[in-house]
Amino acid sequence: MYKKYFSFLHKVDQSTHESALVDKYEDSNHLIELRHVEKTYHTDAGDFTALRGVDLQVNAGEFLAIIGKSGSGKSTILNMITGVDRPTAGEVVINGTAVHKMQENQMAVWRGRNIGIVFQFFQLLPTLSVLENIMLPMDFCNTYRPNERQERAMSLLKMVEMTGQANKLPTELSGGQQQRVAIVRALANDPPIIVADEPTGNLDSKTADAVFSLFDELVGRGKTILMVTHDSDIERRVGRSITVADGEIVNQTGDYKIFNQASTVGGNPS
Ligand SMILES: Nc1ncnc2c1ncn2[C@@H]1O[C@H](COP(=O)(O)OP(=O)(O)OP(=O)(O)O)[C@@H](O)[C@H]1O
Repeated sequence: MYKKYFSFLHKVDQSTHESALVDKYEDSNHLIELRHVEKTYHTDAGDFTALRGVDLQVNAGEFLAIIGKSGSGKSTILNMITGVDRPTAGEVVINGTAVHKMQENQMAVWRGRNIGIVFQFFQLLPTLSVLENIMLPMDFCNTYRPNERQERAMSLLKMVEMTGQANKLPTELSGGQQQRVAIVRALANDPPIIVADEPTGNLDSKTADAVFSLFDELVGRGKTILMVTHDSDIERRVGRSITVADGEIVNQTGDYKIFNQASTVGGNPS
């Protein structure tokens, strides 16, 4: 249902912005690579090892589900990829960039341009309008010209059929609407990678299905999506899933290699 708007968005993207990673994809074997990543939290109660040598490769254009019981380490894996948290040992390489070798301020801009993050509880800024929420990443990372940002935010809202809500506050929207806004906010800078932590966990099944369809459309346009989920329906609908238990990847389904062939990034036509 969102498909008709993507060709329009593609024109906007091509004329105004190139993703920071886009020209490096052709010769990259893996878009995302975790090399023996370990994470130990030091707490008053003692050390707790949340990740025990995680190795993971993700190709451009994959839709990967990360599943596992509560506390198994799923969000910690996402935090390693986004650079929100640092590994105790090991390395995260995203298209040739060693994520954790960047300075904090460098990393914030890199993250803003290359990774869109979607949360279970949406995390829209409550005092900003829907439109302002979507413009925020562009303002922060200085992507697109200032006078183009509003038009781009509106075109993203159009994609999810919500232009009529542009001036509302997040609290005036339903959960499903807030999540659609959060997803297009994650797309604001046209990042090649979207990570989503339980994005349908707070939605009824019909709304969750619509949100999943939106992610599916994005994968069809060449985005790479990593999604933590407890939803077994969604798990069955993605290309590959990994199961995490006690800080380790204990199972994988699907074959990531098949996604290597046709994948493109940055909203290019598929
Ligand atoms: N900052 C922290 N300090 C100490 N322990 C932490 C910290 N963050 C996470 N942990 C612990 O690390 C383990 C893995 O946490 P993580 O959030 O990655 O699990 P999860 O699989 O995403 O769980 P859930 O499905 O409940 O979100 C948990 O036992 C958690 O309590």
